[in-house]
Amino acid sequence: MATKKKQVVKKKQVGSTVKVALLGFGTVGSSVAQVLAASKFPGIELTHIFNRDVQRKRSSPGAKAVPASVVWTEDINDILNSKVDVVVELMGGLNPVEGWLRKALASGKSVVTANKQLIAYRGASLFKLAAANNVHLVYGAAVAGGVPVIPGMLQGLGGDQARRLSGILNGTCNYILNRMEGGADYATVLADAQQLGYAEADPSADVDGFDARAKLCILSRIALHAELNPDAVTTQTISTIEAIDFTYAKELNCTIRQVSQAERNGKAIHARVAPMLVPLSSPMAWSHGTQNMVVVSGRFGGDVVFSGHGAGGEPTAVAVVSDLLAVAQNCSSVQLPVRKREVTGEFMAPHYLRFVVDDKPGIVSAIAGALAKVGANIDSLLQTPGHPKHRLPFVVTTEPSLTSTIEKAMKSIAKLDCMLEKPLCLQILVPEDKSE
Ligand SMILES: NC(=O)C1=CN([C@@H]2O[C@H](COP(=O)(O)OP(=O)(O)OC[C@H]3O[C@@H](n4cnc5c(N)ncnc54)[C@H](OP(=O)(O)O)[C@@H]3O)[C@@H](O)[C@H]2O)C=CC1
Ligand SMILES: N[C@@H](CC=O)C(=O)O
Repeated sequence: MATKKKQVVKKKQVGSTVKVALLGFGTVGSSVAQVLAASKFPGIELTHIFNRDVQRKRSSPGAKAVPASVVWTEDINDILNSKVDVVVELMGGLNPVEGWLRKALASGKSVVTANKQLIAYRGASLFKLAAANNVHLVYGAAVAGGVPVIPGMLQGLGGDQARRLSGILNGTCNYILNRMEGGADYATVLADAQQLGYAEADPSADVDGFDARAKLCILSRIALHAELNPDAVTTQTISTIEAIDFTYAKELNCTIRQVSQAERNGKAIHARVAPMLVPLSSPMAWSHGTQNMVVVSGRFGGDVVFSGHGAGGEPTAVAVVSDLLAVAQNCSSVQLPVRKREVTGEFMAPHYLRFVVDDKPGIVSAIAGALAKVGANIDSLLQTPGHPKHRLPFVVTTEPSLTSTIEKAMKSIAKLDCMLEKPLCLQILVPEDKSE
């Protein structure tokens, strides 16, 4: 009988001191320098920092933590042609980062990155490149900032068969929705989130769900062993949520959170990122500020919850430095085969539908008729007092229906003359029934 030779991937042995280059000296990059300076880990030496307009960065407050020996540069070739062992990429985006990191990996440098877009879209081929060059590519900070959800899933849950992932994967959205819940207005809190360094360079990545979608794809690869095309995952913006939605959500014993969910259904994966009504009794409703939360439901181990700060320089720097320590100590992680999977945004769930109308007789029956036509049942109708008749916000909730069914009804309801703005449709999150 032919025996298969066991392949042992041995990562490149790094020297006694690991030389580190930082690409990007922004919120996370400067915090990494600070954490390294504060902890003085033996065997790790920050040798280079790359950023555009280096003079501006050298005079920023974060630069005070940088040792005088560090070479600051605006020329990426100073890093790629140097003897650094690990490149820590904290710039973000696909271009020009992808090309530079490919060169770094190909030349035998390990890479630590917090770049979720890069890992979601290009992870599969970058992992191959890293393996072919016997170097590490680690990305623990790419999902949930300072929460060790990636190493936790890779190491701690590799032995389970995950069926479902759900959670809050964007700190900026959680911060915004949490403050709106307390009465603040959207534009003000978004500006605060940007100022505090939580938001992406283009904050639409946060509020429109693209950041959380990339993170969901990364987690799906690890936990569901499914390679998803991020562009195929449905997203819904939080920017259409208004103060009135928190009032109605409260009436329904809920609040609103941006929720990311993915679950296995045969060979397909159902996945979406959207603001949803979350019961006040759910742990997701208790996440405040930039807190992220990931619930992994496993076949054997049941639910495991990861929670903590998902955005901000210091928490994220902890994840980056932890990855750096793992690379410096040549620790490899569990690797299981991953398959390409089709993705659909279809979920069976109750829905919250909010309308703003110029009130006149027959509106409720028109809405009920459109819902009945697609086979959706109304569960409740809510109307708080005190709103002007010519601009009346009210809510209909439905019994569980397919996302596409509700969307079909909403298309025809949106065309009614009385509608003053596009109706809002939010899924209502229902805790999984564990009794089956
Ligand atoms: N902030 C957070 O809470 C978290 C961020 N992340 C991820 O970490 C990475 C960094 O985020 P963050 O620190 O917030 O981002 P910042 O925008 O604060 O920092 C990025 C840095 O990279 C520099 N940079 C960007 N593009 C280039 C380029 N083409 N050439 C040279 N320098 C460049 C920027 O320079 P300049 O100042 O001139 O723009 C800036 O100094 C991103 O991938 C992000 O998604 C992950 C988890 C949490
Ligand atoms: N902008 C992101 C930062 C961390 O990934 C977020 O708000 O979660």
